[in-house]
Amino acid sequence: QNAVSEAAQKRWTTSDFDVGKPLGRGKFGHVYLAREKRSNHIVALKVLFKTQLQQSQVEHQLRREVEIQSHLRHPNILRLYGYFYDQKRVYLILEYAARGELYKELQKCKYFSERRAATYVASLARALIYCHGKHVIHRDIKPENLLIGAQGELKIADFGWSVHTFNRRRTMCGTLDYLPPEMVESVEHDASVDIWSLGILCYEFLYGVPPFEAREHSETYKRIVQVDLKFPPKPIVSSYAKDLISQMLVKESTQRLALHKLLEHPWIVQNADASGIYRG
Ligand SMILES: CC(C)NC(=O)[C@H]1CCC[C@H]1Nc1nc(Nc2ccc(C(=O)N(C)C3CCN(C)CC3)cc2)ncc1C(F)(F)F
Repeated sequence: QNAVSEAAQKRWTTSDFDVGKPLGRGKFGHVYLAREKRSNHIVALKVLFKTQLQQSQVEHQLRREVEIQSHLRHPNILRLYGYFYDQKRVYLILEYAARGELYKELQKCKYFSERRAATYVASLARALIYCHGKHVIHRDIKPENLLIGAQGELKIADFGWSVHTFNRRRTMCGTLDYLPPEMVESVEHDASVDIWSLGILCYEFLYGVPPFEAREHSETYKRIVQVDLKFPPKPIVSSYAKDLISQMLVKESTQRLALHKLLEHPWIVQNADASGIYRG
C-alpha cells in the first residue's frame, strides 16, 4: 500500500509530527511547518479551533473543502494529505509551499512582468481545466489563495468556497422530480465564474490592482455589473494581454473565453513558460 493512500486512511495525531515554526495565520487558526516523524516528510499543519468554526458555521464548508481537495491531484493544486481532530481543534495536513504566499510577492513587486503573469495564468488555467473536468468549481481564485512551490510554481489552495457541481447525467437517468431541494443544489453559476476570476487575477498581476477597484463597495459592484474595464497608460501592457483580459471579463458567462482556448491565445503562447515555472 503506498504512502499516499496510507496517509489518507491513517488515524493521525499530533504525536506523529514534530511541529516547527509558525508560517502565519489562516482564517481560523495558525499554520505551522511540521515534519511527519516516520517519513520525515515536511508538511504544513493548519490548526483550526472548533469553537471558531462553530461560531462562523463553516463546518460543512470545511468538510466540503477537505472532501474536494483531498481528491485533487495536480501540480498546481496544493495537496491535502489528511486531517485529524482532538477535543478543541481540527488539523489539516497540507502540502508545504516553500516559497510562500503569492499576494506578498505581488505586493513586493507591485506588478509582474508579462512573462511571469502569463506563466502563472497558464498554470492556473491548466489547474482549473483539471478541476472543471471533475465538476469542481473553485469560486475563490484570488492572490491570497495562491501559494508558490519550491520551484516557483503556483499552487491553488483554500478550496473553502469550492463546490462539486451536480453531475446532471447521474440524476438525469432517474427523474429530478424525486430529488429533495438540498440535493438539487442550486449551483446558480457554473465553471465560467473561475474564468472571470482568472481574468481579474491576470489584470491584477499586470497592473498591481484589480480592474473594478473603488472606494465604496457599491461603486465596485456597479463597475463589475457594467464591466467598466479600463486599462491605465502605466505600466505599459501589450495589446495581446489586454485582448485576452477583454475576452475573459465578459458579462455573458457563456461568451467568456474557454480555458483551453486561453492556452492557445497568442499572449499566452508568446509569454508563458511551458513548464509553468517562472525562472525570471
Ligand atoms: C492559501 C491560504 C489562504 N493561505 C494560508 O494558508 C497561509 C496562512 C499562513 C501560511 C499560509 N499557508 C501555507 N503556507 C505555506 N508556505 C509558506 C507560507 C509562508 C511563508 C513565509 O513567507 N514565511 C514563513 C515568512 C518568513 C519570513 N518572516 C519574516 C515572515 C513569514 C513561507 C512558506 N505552505 C502551505 C500553507 C498551507 F496553505 F498549506 F497552510
